[in-house]
Formats: sequence, structure tokens, C-alpha cells
Amino acid sequence: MARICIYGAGAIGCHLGGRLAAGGANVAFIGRRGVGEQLRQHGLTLTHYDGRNWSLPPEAIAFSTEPAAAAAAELILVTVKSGGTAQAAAELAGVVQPSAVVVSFQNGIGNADALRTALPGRSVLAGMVPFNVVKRAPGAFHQASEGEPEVEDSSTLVPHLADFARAGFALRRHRDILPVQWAKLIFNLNNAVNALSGLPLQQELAQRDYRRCLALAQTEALMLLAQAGIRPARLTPLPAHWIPALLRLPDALFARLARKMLAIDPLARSSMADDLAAGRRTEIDWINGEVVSLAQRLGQQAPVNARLTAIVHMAEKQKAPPRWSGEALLAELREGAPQP
Ligand SMILES: NC(=O)C1=CN([C@@H]2O[C@H](COP(=O)(O)OP(=O)(O)OC[C@H]3O[C@@H](n4cnc5c(N)ncnc54)[C@H](OP(=O)(O)O)[C@@H]3O)[C@@H](O)[C@H]2O)C=CC1
Ligand SMILES: CC(C)(CO)C(=O)C(=O)O
Repeated sequence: MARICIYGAGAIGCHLGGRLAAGGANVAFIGRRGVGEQLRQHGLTLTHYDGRNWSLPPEAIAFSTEPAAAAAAELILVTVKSGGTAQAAAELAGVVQPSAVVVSFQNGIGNADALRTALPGRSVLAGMVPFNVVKRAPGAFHQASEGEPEVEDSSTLVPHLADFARAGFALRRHRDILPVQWAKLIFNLNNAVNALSGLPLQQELAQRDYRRCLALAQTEALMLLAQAGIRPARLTPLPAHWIPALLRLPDALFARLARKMLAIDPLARSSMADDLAAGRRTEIDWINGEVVSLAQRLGQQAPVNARLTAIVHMAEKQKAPPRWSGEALLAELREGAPQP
């Protein structure tokens, strides 16, 4: 049986690893001591908004805080936040088998490259998780929105496909993953707006001013991507460049037309909202900051995403980050924003 290692047992790692283990795979979780204690006490309970559920008793979970536990793995799924990638990569470099396949299931664009640099000669692939996972209680994780994991295709992945299938994942493979990563990043531009709102995603997205903030950030990113010749993949029924117009619609019309976008657990927040609330470093530099870097490479500017990045960095420094109203955030971002 293939040995799989989850490197960074948090929301995504516990969801992916828990389902793989429930499907019969031999999974080792590597994570922090506190998470290990919770899994030892409660085991893992995974629920899905479509009603499916999976559970693993504590004795069925192999958990370690030590990177050495990845030494036997043939497949390593990296699920740390982007700010932890450099350290995870350095730790893995000391232990990973030369034949191991490493997949970054992280948001952002550059994590797989960071892993590749630290792990020369290994097969390192970029992945993308489109759905939201909410931690409901110790050891209890809920998939709160739709989608299946997507991954850069490689022949090295073939021996592991059956494990994903047995876990109930319809893994989507792509020869060119970059358009998929950028399409996800365009969605993730909402992470900052959501974190600053202090509201669950459903309530935030129900308010036109917050949606207008997101539309500004997305329009700016889409203009830059067009200049760079990158066409974001289509992750939703509407192509990415139509979404800003949808977001700008009045609330009642948006609620009718975007029913699927709002079909999300009423308590779900973005992973950046969780980080900000917990006083952790956010992934802002790997999401909105990536748009700013793209602008710089093109000799342009990205004032909306630069401002969001600065505001989130300010919030990271505060014990109780202030909540922004949609109106106040929109006024802040409109200065210098490109007109649609
Ligand atoms: N949560 C979600 O709904 C979604 C998240 N994503 C993306 O998936 C990735 C993972 O996110 P998420 O699961 O929310 O993150 P979490 O913070 O929930 O989980 C990551 C876990 O890994 C731990 N960790 C970090 N570095 C190490 C290390 N070197 N060794 C062992 N453990 C480590 C972290 O501990 P510590 O906090 O102490 O560093 C944390 O417990 C991110 O890129 C995120 O953007 C994508 C789609 C949805
Ligand atoms: C699933 C989604 C888009 C939810 O906001 C996410 O990727 C995140 O929270 O980081």
C-alpha cells in the first residue's frame, strides 16, 4: 500500500489525509503538537455539505510532529500555509526519498516552485483545492463548498490515482496548472476582503460594497493577466472575466444569479480570516501580493491589491484587528483603482 504523508495537518491536510485514510490509504500526518493531541482525543470526523461523512478513530491515525515521519512516504501532500513553505521545504529536504512525489495543495502561485528549489531531482507538482474546509470542533472538519482537488499532471502521479479515487476525490489533472492556479487566486482575492469584513463569507458576499471591493481587485488582476498573456482557467460556469460585472450587481439580483456562489456553509470564512482572527501571519503576500509582483514584472502598478496588502499587514499587527465596513473599504480602494 502506498504511503502518503500529509505535511501540515490543519484544515486542508486533515480533510485530504482523513479521506485518503478512510479510503484505505496508509497515511501519516505531520503537524503541530496541539493538533496531534486533538486527533488523539477525538479522532477525525469529516463531513461534506452534500451529506457524506467519514470518520477515523484515534487509533487509526498516525500522527507525528517530526519531519522524519515523512521519510517512508511515496506521496507527500504539503498543506502548510504559504508562509510555512520555506521551512517545510527545508525540513523535507533532509528526509524525503529521491523517488517521492510531492504535491503542494496550497493557495498562491509560487509554493510548488519553492518546494522544487529545495527538493532538486524530486517530482514536485502544484495542486489546487477549490473548496472551503471549516474546523467545527477539535478533530471535526467540514467541507463547506463544492469542488474537487486539481493537480499538475505527471506520470509520477499515476501510482497514487487509485488512492484518490477510493477516497471519493474526482482529482482533476492538468498539463498546464498555471491557468488553474491564477483562476483560484482570482477567487482568493476575496480572502482579504472577507478577513477585513470580520463576517462569514455568505454575509460578506451578500453585501454589494464588499463585492465591489472584490470586483476592483479582480478587475485589476485580470487586466494584468491579459497583458501577461495568461488566461485564467474556467473554474465556474461563468468565465473569470465576467465575474466582476456579476459582483457589482445590486444585492437582490446578485442573490438570484449567483445562488451557487452563496451556497456555502453560513459560518464559513476564508482561510485568511481564520489566520487574522488567530493572530497568525496571513497569506496576503502570496495572494494579493502576487498581483502586485505581476504588475511590477510588467512595469505597471496594482494599486488596489497593493492597498489591500498594506491594510492586511496593518491588521496583522493589531491584537483585535478593526472590522471594515464595505463602504469604508470601498472608499479606500477606489482611490487610484483602474476604472472598469
Ligand atoms: N482552509 C481552507 O478552506 C482552504 C485553504 N486552502 C489553502 O490550503 C493551504 C493550507 O491551509 P489550511 O489547511 O487552512 O491551513 P492550516 O493553518 O489550517 O493548517 C496548516 C497546519 O500546518 C502546520 N504547520 C506549518 N508548518 C509546519 C511544519 N513545518 N511542520 C508541521 N506542521 C506545520 C500549521 O501550524 P502553525 O499554524 O503553527 O504554523 C497548521 O497547523 C493554504 O495555502 C490555504 O490557503 C485552500 C483552499 C481552502
Ligand atoms: C475556498 C476558499 C476560496 C474560501 O475562501 C479559499 O481558498 C480559502 O479560504 O483560502
